[in-house]
Amino acid sequence: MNIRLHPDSFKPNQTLVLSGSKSETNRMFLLQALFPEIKIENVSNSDDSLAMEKALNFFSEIVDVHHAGTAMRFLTAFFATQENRVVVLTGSSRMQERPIHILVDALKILGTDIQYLNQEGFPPLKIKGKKLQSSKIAIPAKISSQYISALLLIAPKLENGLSLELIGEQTSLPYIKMTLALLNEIGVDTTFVGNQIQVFPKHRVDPKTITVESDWSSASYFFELIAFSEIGTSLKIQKLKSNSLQADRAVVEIFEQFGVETQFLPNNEIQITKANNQLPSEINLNLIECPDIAQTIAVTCFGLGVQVNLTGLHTLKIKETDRLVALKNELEKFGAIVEITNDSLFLHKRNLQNVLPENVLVKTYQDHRMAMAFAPLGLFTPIEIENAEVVSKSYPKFWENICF
Ligand SMILES: O=C(O)C1=C[C@@H](OP(=O)(O)O)[C@@H](O)[C@H](O)C1
Ligand SMILES: C=C(OP(=O)(O)O)C(=O)O
Repeated sequence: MNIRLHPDSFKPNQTLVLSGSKSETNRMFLLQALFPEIKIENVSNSDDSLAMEKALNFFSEIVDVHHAGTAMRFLTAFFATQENRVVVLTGSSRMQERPIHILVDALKILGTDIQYLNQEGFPPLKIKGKKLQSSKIAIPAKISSQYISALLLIAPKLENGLSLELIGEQTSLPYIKMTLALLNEIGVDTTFVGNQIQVFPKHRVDPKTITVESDWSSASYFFELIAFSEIGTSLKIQKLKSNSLQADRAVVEIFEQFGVETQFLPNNEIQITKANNQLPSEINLNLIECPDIAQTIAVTCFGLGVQVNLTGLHTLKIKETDRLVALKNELEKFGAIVEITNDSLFLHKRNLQNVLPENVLVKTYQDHRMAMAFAPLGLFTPIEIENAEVVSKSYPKFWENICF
């Protein structure tokens, strides 16, 4: 399904209710499988969370998580601890290109039996669950924080807990802190000092209901829409907190530079308003802590004519698609000049006098964030988004929420 957008397609000035954070939800689903005393509210309705929920609740020999990176990584660790169970864990063809050897190597040191069924280092995996014996490992931290979160999530159920040493540069650090914070919320003790993380064992927790905050990554596309709107345009989004655990809460400060003001209202509601048109001519941002908003920011800067140098993007090459290449290809269709390396993107200043081409077909590369990040450009010129249904990976109601 392709979607055509034009300047009158959009619905600003509304109050939005987003579904729960997919990162928090997938952590909580796993923790609930380990500690059934826990209840969860405001769970994500994303495909990735449905895949996680299904994998944990239906007893199947072959588990297919499709495109869900967190589900793939978290379930690898989970099934490794399920004694007397053998599971083949697989995913989409793209998932079979996303590396997992760092996590598998760590689990093997802890005592797991895991085999690669196809290409060494990549899913699908055959996992024979075992009682894991060791409790101390070192793990490279630069490739994906999801490997670390996966180990931390199963750690309280290991006999002696887990002591983890993070080696090298730490990527997507707020996601590791989110995992530890959620463990703490359910009553598991942890410490994180320097590059050493310790999770203490816990065999039962007190019954507790955890309410998942709504998804800041989903909110980021509305920050972009407001940045492109006339001064005074505003919208409200419910169930978002200032003291969020989510990396992409960073949009609040980043979008101030694009004239978008955020007010935190009582009842965990935010109001975002286009307050001014005072734009920087260029900005530099290191997104190593919040890689999922790279596409939102790159397209926002293009739309506003701001030159931008984005760094810390080395993880983008192994996400749903190679997001650096995808961004360059699609922005260039609109006349942008984009230079990429393995970990950065430089977008040259655009002359706002040059009119944007009409009816560009934006490819989405099976990547939800390509569709959602390019959509607001339709406020400036008619565009068409290819395979628009990809948004369901994280935000099934995106089109319903953003368009009339
Ligand atoms: O733990 C998580 O929930 C996530 C961690 C990040 O991945 P990396 O650590 O691989 O960058 C992020 O990009 C992903 O969307 C969700
Ligand atoms: C990278 C993402 O997800 P995952 O790695 O969990 O597939 C994302 O949602 O942008």
